[in-house]
Amino acid sequence: MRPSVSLGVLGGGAWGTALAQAYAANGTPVRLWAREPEVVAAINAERRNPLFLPGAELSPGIAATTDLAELDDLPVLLVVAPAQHLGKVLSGLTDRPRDLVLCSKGIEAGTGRLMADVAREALPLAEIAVLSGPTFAHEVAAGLPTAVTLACSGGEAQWARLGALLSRPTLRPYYSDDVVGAEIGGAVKNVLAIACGVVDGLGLGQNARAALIARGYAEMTRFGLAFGARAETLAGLCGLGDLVLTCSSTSSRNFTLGKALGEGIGAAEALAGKLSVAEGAHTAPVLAELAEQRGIAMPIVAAVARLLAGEAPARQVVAELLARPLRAEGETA
Ligand SMILES: NC(=O)C1=CN([C@@H]2O[C@H](COP(=O)(O)OP(=O)(O)OC[C@H]3O[C@@H](n4cnc5c(N)ncnc54)[C@H](O)[C@@H]3O)[C@@H](O)[C@H]2O)C=CC1
Ligand SMILES: O=C(CO)COP(=O)(O)O
Repeated sequence: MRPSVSLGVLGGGAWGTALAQAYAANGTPVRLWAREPEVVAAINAERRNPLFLPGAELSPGIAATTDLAELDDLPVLLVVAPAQHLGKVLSGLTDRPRDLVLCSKGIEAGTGRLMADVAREALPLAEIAVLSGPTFAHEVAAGLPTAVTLACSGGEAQWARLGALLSRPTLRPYYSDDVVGAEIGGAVKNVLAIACGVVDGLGLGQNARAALIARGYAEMTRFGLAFGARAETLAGLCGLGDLVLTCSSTSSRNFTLGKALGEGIGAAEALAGKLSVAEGAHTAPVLAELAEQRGIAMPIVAAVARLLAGEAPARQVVAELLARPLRAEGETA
């Protein structure tokens, strides 16, 4: 039998709503904090989230609130705020021992911190886990089969608390203790998805996209290894798995942003008025900077950052990438 203690979900965007639905639909009461009163009202009264997850019918087991204090006593919180706002949201909670499961994908601009470091500073008593993988929100909300990495900083003892709690017949976590690897996989793939969208927008073909996925994965691996990730983590669901998903579909907001850039729309225009977050746009500049500081070759990431900054049009950025000196495929620096 599943425990009747509620799960808390911080964030009423597409992913927070989908996770809430996955757990509530399978018998766990969920308390969901959303920032927007209209999202809370629509979830509680109509069982929908038309702003962020249109089309999904939500379980009555989700109780939404705008009051973060209503989640403060829960032992397990899924944190699904956009990466740039995660620290601020967590600072509204009391610091106490609990499991914080980070589901956001990104690097904090300005500090270069991964989400686990942001969370540890905000709530030092919490034990951190990272849930990440190839997970389009609308598919999870619809109960389609999905597998994720659940990386536990507390190792197997934390996995023993969370593994079964966060598993459902169609939502299958795989254990890891490589929190850094899980975070880097998710953060870097968003930037690479923008690059793949650019290639699509420019009409450069499927060969080019496959090349970008493979060479992008080499960049993810170089960066990850330099920051303490394990190669096997990056080859798993939260790295390569998510990279392949996000680089292949206009269901991805990052891919769609890149496609617009490839079609000649400027970054400011492509992002203007968007309620939904394309995390790669925020991660690209800080990731490119971190890579440069550490001397890690990430030409695709650097190209995306240049494009987003309006420093060069898409065609020129691609031409520059193709004109780079020839090198060995397995080069590690
Ligand atoms: N949508 C998806 O399929 C998936 C998303 N993610 C990750 O989940 C995180 C959240 O993304 P989504 O739920 O898709 O968001 P979304 O794009 O559907 O909605 C935007 C979210 O940002 C929040 N927001 C905007 N300004 C804010 C502020 N100042 N403070 C706090 N929150 C603010 C909104 O309340 C809303 O929840 C991201 O890091 C994303 O990469 C991860 C896996 C799948
Ligand atoms: O992270 C995701 C799928 O795993 C969602 O990707 P986008 O944020 O690009 O839509």
